[in-house]
Amino acid sequence: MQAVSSTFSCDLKSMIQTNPTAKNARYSHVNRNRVPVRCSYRSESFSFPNGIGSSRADWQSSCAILASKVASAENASSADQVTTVNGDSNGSVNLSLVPLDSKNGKHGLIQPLTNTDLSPAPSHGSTLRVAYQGVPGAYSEAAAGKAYPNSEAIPCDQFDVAFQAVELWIADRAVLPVENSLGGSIHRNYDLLLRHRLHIVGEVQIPVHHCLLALPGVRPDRIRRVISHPQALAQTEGSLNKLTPKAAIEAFHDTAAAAEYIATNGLQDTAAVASARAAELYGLQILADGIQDDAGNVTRFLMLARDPIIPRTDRPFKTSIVFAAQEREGTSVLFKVLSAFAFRNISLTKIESRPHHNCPVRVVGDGNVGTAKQFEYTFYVDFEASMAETRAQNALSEVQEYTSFLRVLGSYPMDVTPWSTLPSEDV
Ligand SMILES: O=C(O)C(=O)C[C@]1(C(=O)O)C=C[C@@H](O)C=C1
Repeated sequence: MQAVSSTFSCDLKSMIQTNPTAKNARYSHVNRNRVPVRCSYRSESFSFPNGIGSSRADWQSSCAILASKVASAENASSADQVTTVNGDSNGSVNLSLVPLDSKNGKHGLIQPLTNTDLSPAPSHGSTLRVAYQGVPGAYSEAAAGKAYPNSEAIPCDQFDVAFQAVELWIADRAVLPVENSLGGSIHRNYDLLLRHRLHIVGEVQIPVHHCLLALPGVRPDRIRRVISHPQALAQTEGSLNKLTPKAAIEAFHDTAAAAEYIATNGLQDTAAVASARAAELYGLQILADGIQDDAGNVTRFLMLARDPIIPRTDRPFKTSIVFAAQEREGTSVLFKVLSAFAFRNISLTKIESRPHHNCPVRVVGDGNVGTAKQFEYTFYVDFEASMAETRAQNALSEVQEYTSFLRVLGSYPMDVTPWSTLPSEDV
């Protein structure tokens, strides 16, 4: 099995594509052969209004792509149709597949949405429906509960499915992880933010407290395999080296699904890294508690909606943008963009670069002396200001001069919950 580097990414596609022949690895992947769904959008171009008004319409248009020079690839296909995994692209839908009951569910729990479940949502009552990736007992479910108390949590089997669940009105919101204090960024969700048209309307951070779970009666020295979400495995690498040094480490779709898999298949030699709530839901015992390599292990989740919220100034706000540099700006563009914020005393809280979707590599130099290949990036920046503030609007106007496209992903209240009062994810 191929070794998975310690910088795990949560990209299911890359998990699936892992070469299974590499030898002597402790890490490998459990593959359920999931195929990512392809979603297409209408091509649209937007303009940036002069100044941001207070109406939803004004704000909505200012949240759109400001100078959409990359629209074509992102919006490659024509209709609002979803191609299903089994190749059924005729748009036919089966409303009965929306898994809102547990009739067929193991353990009587709600089964996650799959690609084939994505169909227009039926009308519903007033309870907010919140999509998350994973099954009940996943940390993402806890994050959805913190973000939207008293909501109905809708499990989805992939991040992409959660995005689509909101776009297709199956859910009203999605809550998805973007970064963990130990494991780093969840790149897949950064890429999906650009591919989809949802708006960031909030953020929540939850402390992630991992346990090692096994079937009741199984002794730790009998464990030959540990399975979990790659992020959870990365966050417990040190502890697992001590607790189960000889066990193979295998990636799974999510932490709670790993616990469920052990319970369903009666696996005596396998343990899962998951929450105490997952142990309770799937009838497993806790072999070790608090096995995250840092006690302050925290994951940050974004709250996503079809419509943006109107930015305010009466509480701390964050704004997230994504942009690509203009070719003629050369190598100094990032410096110029960051200066636009620094000169206005706007703090940046996060910067992430991802390969440019349309043009990941550019050839530079003249033909006489050979050519060099320069990697092209899309940059994601979070900054501490509300788009209702003039300084933020001016900063973005300046940034726009250096970029080939710029999109405001959302302007939303910061999660300022004090650490000591953060609810534990597993209570
Ligand atoms: O598998 C889960 O329980 C999840 O909710 C996913 C996830 C992640 O994607 O990072 C969320 C929080 C933890 O950092 C570990 C895993």
